[in-house]
This record gives sequence, structure tokens and C-alpha cells, in this order.
Amino acid sequence: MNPKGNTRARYYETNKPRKDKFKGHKGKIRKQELFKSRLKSSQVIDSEITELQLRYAKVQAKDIKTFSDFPLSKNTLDGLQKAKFTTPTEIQRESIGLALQGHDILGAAKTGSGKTLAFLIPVLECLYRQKWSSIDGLGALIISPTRELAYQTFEVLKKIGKLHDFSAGLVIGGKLLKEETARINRTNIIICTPGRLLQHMDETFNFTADSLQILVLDEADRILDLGFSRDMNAIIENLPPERQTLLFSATQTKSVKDLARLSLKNPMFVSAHENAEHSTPTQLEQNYVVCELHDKISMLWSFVKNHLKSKVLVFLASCKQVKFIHEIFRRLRPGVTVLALHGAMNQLKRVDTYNQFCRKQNAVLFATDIAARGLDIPEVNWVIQLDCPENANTYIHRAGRTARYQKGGEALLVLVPSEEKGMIEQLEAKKIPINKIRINPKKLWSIQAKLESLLASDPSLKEMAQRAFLGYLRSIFLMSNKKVFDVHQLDTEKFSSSLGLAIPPRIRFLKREEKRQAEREAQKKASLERLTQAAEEAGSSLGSEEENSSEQESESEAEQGHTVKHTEESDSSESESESENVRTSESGDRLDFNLDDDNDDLFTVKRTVLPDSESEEEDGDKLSKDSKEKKAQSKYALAKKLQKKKVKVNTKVTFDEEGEAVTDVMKKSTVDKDEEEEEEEVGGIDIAAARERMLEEDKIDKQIYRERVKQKHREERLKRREERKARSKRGQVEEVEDEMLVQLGDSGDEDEREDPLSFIPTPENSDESGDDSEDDVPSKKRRMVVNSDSSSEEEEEEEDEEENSKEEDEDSEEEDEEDSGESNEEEESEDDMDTGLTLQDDEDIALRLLQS
Ligand SMILES: Nc1ncnc2c1ncn2[C@@H]1O[C@H](COP(=O)(O)OP(=O)(O)OP(=O)(O)O)[C@@H](O)[C@H]1O
Repeated sequence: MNPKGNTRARYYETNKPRKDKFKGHKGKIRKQELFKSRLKSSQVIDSEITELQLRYAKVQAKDIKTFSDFPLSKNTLDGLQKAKFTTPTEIQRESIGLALQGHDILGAAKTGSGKTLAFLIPVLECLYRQKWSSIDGLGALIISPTRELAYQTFEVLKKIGKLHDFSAGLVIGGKLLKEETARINRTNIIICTPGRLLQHMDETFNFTADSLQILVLDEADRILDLGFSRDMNAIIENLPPERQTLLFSATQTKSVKDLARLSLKNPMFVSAHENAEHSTPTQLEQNYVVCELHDKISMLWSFVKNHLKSKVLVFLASCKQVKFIHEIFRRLRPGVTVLALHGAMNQLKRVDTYNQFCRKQNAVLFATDIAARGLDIPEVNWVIQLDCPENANTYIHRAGRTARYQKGGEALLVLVPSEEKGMIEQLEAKKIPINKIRINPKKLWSIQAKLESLLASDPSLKEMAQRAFLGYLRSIFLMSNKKVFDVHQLDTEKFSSSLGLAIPPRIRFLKREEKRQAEREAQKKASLERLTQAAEEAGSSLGSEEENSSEQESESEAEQGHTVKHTEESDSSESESESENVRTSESGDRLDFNLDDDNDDLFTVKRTVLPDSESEEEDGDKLSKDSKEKKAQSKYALAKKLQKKKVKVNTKVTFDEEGEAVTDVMKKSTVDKDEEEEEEEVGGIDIAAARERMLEEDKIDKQIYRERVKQKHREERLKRREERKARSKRGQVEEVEDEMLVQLGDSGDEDEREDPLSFIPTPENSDESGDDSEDDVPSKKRRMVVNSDSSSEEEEEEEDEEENSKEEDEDSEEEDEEDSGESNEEEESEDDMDTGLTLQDDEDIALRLLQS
């Protein structure tokens, strides 16, 4: 590893002018001086690191008043100071010391409380104390659930890390993989989204995370939830287990299963606001209104018209709604800028919208939940959740886009009548203080007539409205918590009219889904019946014993049924244990534009959720579900019994193409599963199950293949690294090349040099990333790796590699000549051959030699 720090930056600052001065005897002396000073600076850094490390053990959160009370490197402290961060927040005070000591951390603190610095500072320090350099590759990985959040974190890192010499990269998709590929394996800190990172792990030939020191999961509960689980499992497999792991979120996961996946080592749970009365920021004012679905759009319009001097963030359930509502608001011109942010937008537009909204003082941004977590948009006055959030956690994150870091803000939740009971219970259980307010209908400004005429004159708008209509219903249908989200409770005709549609679109997907569900049930039932039949045939000899056993089974079924129910309950009431000290909702009077306490009944609930009837319905559902489950359990248990009685139902032996029995360990689980499934198939061929099995097999085959390829790549990489290290020990040439990599962010220009982290393109400048005209060095370095992802075929890769290494050698020579005065000088002094002849004679001889 190379010595790091400012000294090197200073060296490069004056590197070019010195080039000419290294000639002759004086030049040699200068060069020696330079080496000495570098050696000295390396010693200074070493002693700084030793001194910092000695202080780690003594860090006490209660003693920390300012950032300089932490044992932090000068580079980090200066970076923080320049970014105007002087006093740490509570979560920073509590967690930074522990992270410096090397603990794995589960950090939880309210939204807007400064969790980003709580993990970025330890990341910088971790690499600094290890004197990390570009030759060491990837040292820190920060994973975010959305591109916007990754981008934002990257910006903060650039600010506070500008005095460090690490390279940092934003790997978030939305641009050509090749652009990133060329640089990724020289990046020390990667901030990424899971999908894109995995794509690099799979497809980028020379990308490795083998030497990773620290892993951060921002919004950890989201990253670890089902939506990302496949990607995350694959990513974690590629990370070395010996690393530090930091998990942060306002709604931290404590799921043992999640944490086990990350192989945390004695993690410290740091919860800055665990004993706080509320789980949302104290300066956040929270209200909710109950509003019919068909009144929502008019309500929103009225709200916006009444808040033209505010910055408002509106959350909607689907991309299609965001598109439609943004479009109609844009056309109707409420008198304030309206923007839209959703996942179906292209990356540049997404970043542009995000930046625009950040800059604006008054604007309305319609967004899906991609804007729900982590975004630190300055001065948002209102967060309107026009569509109900999936659960209380999503509510907390959405509402947390306002009232950040000591600032105030207001959040308004809009619920349709059928959502009120279930949602408010969840919020109360999560210690969220929310008041019910009522809307003054006199102040509601209906835009239905305008929408009708707009839609009539523009078929594309009509299409958008239809999509928005279906998008909303689909999102409700897909919600797992049916207590809150019941698509059948919605008046779809009125909803459709409220969007300006003359005829409600046909809701085919509902019927289709219901039909599919019924088919699945029927299939399940049929295969169970076959199983029973087979079991009965095979077990006829068991006689009366069976009766006894079935009695026992029904007991165990009852137990199992109980367990299932219990699990369901505990799932749905994840937060119920936290329900003490809940502030009950009271009717409030905050919403200044349209509140009217006297008119309580004007927005009456259309179909109040009647707890009795609801529970009856639910119980009914549950009963039929339970009975099905009982039946299933019973037959399964019966089959098990047969096994116990040593009635061998089926044995499957799988053979490979050479006729050998398959003993592959990785396949064992499927084979086992196959066996189980075979048992179920006794009565005939189950096509669906067979297809599933094939898919499963296919997946495993692919995985094995991927593993093999990866293993091969890993070995090759290791080999190359060893070679490189050996070479760098041997001579100065390689050392200069490595140092040049660090110089990538340092063009010699003072401003650019100040920001060595920014050499990886941000989405804004990604298009310019290929433009290296100002600096020859990066273009050469890029050329060295650019071929690495040009082919997926292994043979081609090997060829590429050979070419690369040749090119690399040539390039490094070129660079030595052009850009490194120091090594150039050295090369010259070592290789200059004094023939004792005049220059003219030397040239003649050379010419003759060439001609011969
Ligand atoms: N020590 C500090 N001093 C001053 N401002 C700070 C400090 N730490 C963080 N901030 C500011 O507080 C705001 C919120 O910080 P940050 O985005 O890290 O919050 P968070 O806890 O990650 O929020 P969320 O849970 O929503 O992701 C930012 O604008 C940040 O600049």
C-alpha cells in the first residue's frame, strides 16, 4: 500500500513544473529530496494513524461535543468543517465511536437526524487508517434502495471526503454499463443500488469485492426486505465475511433472519430515539383527513391552489397516477411549478427533476415511493400522502421528507373511509401522533368538468387517465394488508368520473387474478386428493392404527393451525408491542385552508368499516382458509406417517449425461425437494409442478455455472494482482502508474484537485465522462480496462486480457514518458547509453542499423 494524504496531493500540484528541473546533477538532488519528503510524510501519516487508533478505545458518546472530540483524521475533520458540520447529532455521537472501534452496527434514529454522516465518517476513517489506495481496489460499499438516495449520499461523500485521496463511484444504473466498467475496479468507495451492483458482479470481468473492508446498508430494512432479497443474497455471497457491516434506517430491522444473512459479528444496536415518546420528529405536525376516493383529486387541486407559496411533496400509489396527475396539473396551470418523479423515468430526467425540486422554493412534486426514503430535499413545507402508504413504516419515511434536522414541517395523510381504521391503528401502534381534521367542502374546488373536457379533446390524456385508474386499483389489489386495502370497497364508477372519464374502464385484471387464484386453489386441491388416494392405497394395511394416528394428527393439526394463526397475528401486529404511550387522535384544527369544525358531517364516511361485520367476514374467510389448511396438513401428515411406517413411497435417482448418479451437493436440496414432490405426484403427472421443478433445476445449473466462471475469474484476478504487486516492488515504473490513478481526480487545477472523489461521473456529467480531452492520463488508464467487459466468452476474455496487459505495459511506458517527471528522469538516467560518439555519429549508426 502506498502512503496517502495531502503530501501526495501537494506533490502532484507541483509535479508538472518540476519536470524540467530534474535534469543534470541538480535535478538528481531535487529528486532525492522529493523522495525523502515523501518518506517523511508517510512516517507522519503512520504516526497520526497510530495516535488515532490509541484513542479509539477511549471514545465515550457522552464526552463528545464537537466532531473534533472524535479521533478523526485531519482530512475528515477539515472536510467536515468545510461542509459546515461542527456538532454531531445524537445518532452520530452514539454510533461513530463504536464504528471506529470496528463494531458491526445496527443504527436507528428518526428521519432527518443525520444518519448519513454517521456511516460516511467511519467509512472514510476505515480506509484512511488502512492507507487504502487505488491499487487496493474496492474497500467500502454503500448500498441504497434508490438511485436518488445513492446520488445524494455520493454528493455528501464528495463534500466531506474531498481532502482524502480515495476514488469514489456512483453505480446506479441508468447509463451504459461499459462506462462504469472501465472505472469500477479502480474505485475505492462504491455507492450503489443493489441491481446495478449485482450486474457488475456478474458481468464485469475484473470486478471483485474480495478485499472489501466495510459494508453499509442505508435504509437497511428496505434493502433486506423481500423486494431486494434475491439481489442482496447474491451480493452478500460475493463479499468477504471478514468485514465491518453498518446498517442504518429510521425503521431499523431487528429480524434475526435478516441479520443472519449478513453474518454480523456481535452487532451493537444503537437506537438514538428508542425512548422518545414518538417515532417521528417532534417538529413534524401530522394530520389526516378522510376523503372519498372520487374527491381526492379535487381536494389535491384545492390544496395546491391554497398553498402556492409552499414546497409540497405529494405521494401517489403508482407511476401511472403520478404521470396522469402531473400532466393534468401541468395543463391546468395551478400557478406553481409542478414536477413528477417515478421509476419509469429515464435516469437523467430523474436526477434533473430531483435537482430542480431541491432548488425551487415553491413547487409541487408528485412522486411514487421512490422518493419516500432518505431524500434530503431542503425546505419541504408539506408532505401529502394522497394515497395511503403500504404500512406505518412507509408512512414514517414519506412524512420524514419534511421537518428534517431541526426544521419544521407538516404532513397530511389522506385516507379513504375503508382505510381509516386499519391505518390509524397501525400508526398509533408505531407511536405516531396524528390528528384527524376535516375538510371544508365549501373550499373544495372541483375540477371534474375541466378534466372531462380535457380528456374529450385529447385521446392520449384519456388513455393516461384510464391507465391511472387501473394503476391505482391494481396497487390496492396487490397490497398485502387486506384489512386496510380492500379494492371491493371502492366506488370505481365515481372514481373513474372524478378522473374525467365518461365510461369506467373495464377492470379485467381483477377478474383475471381472481380466476387465477381460483385455478391455483383447484390445482392444489386436486393434487392433495391424489396424494390422499395414493396414501390410502399404500396404507390400507395399516388398519385401525390409522384411526388412532388420525386422532393424534388432528391434535397436531390443531397445534399447527394455532401456530400459523399466531404467526399471522405477530406479522400483522409487528409493532403492537410498541403501543404504549400512544397519543390518541383528537380532532384538530390545523389545515388552515379548509378546516371547518362546525361541518363535521360534510365529509361523512361513505361506507364505514363496521368492526363486527368485518370481523365476521374475516372470520368466515379465516374459517374456510383454516379448514383448507387443516385438510392439507392432515394429508401431508398422513403421508409422513407412511414414511414412518417404512412404506417407501418413492425414491428418485437423478443421472447425468454420462449415466452417473448425481451427487452434486448444490443440487441436493432440489433432489430432496423433488422427492417430496414426487410423493405428491403419486396419482399422475403434475405438469405445473414439473415445470416449476425444471425452472428450479435451471436456476441451480445457472448458479453452478456462474460460480465456476466467477471462481475462474477470481483466480485470474488474484494471479494478476500478485504479479502487479511483484512488479511494483521491482521498479519505480509501476509505482508511478499507480499514483497516476489517484491523480485521476487531480488535473493539476486547484479546484479539481480539491475534489479527488469526483472523478467517477455523476449522472449529471455521465455524458461527459468519456471526454478526457483535458487530461491525457485518465484516457490512457481507461483504455487499460476498457476491454475487460467486451465479451462474455471466457476465451475471448482471456485474449482480451492478454491484449490488455500488453496495452497496459505500453500505456504505462507512455505515461511515464509524458506525465511523470520523476520516473521519466529515473528511466532516462538508468537507460541513457553513452557511446562516446557525437550525436551525428549516433544517428548515422542508428539509421544504418535500421536499414539493415
Ligand atoms: N452534525 C450535523 N450538523 C448539521 N447538520 C447536519 C448534521 N448531520 C446531518 N445534518 C443535516 O441533517 C439533514 C438530514 O441528514 P440525513 O439525510 O443524514 O438524515 P437521515 O437520518 O439519514 O434521514 P432519513 O432517515 O430520512 O434518511 C441533512 O440536511 C444534513 O446535512
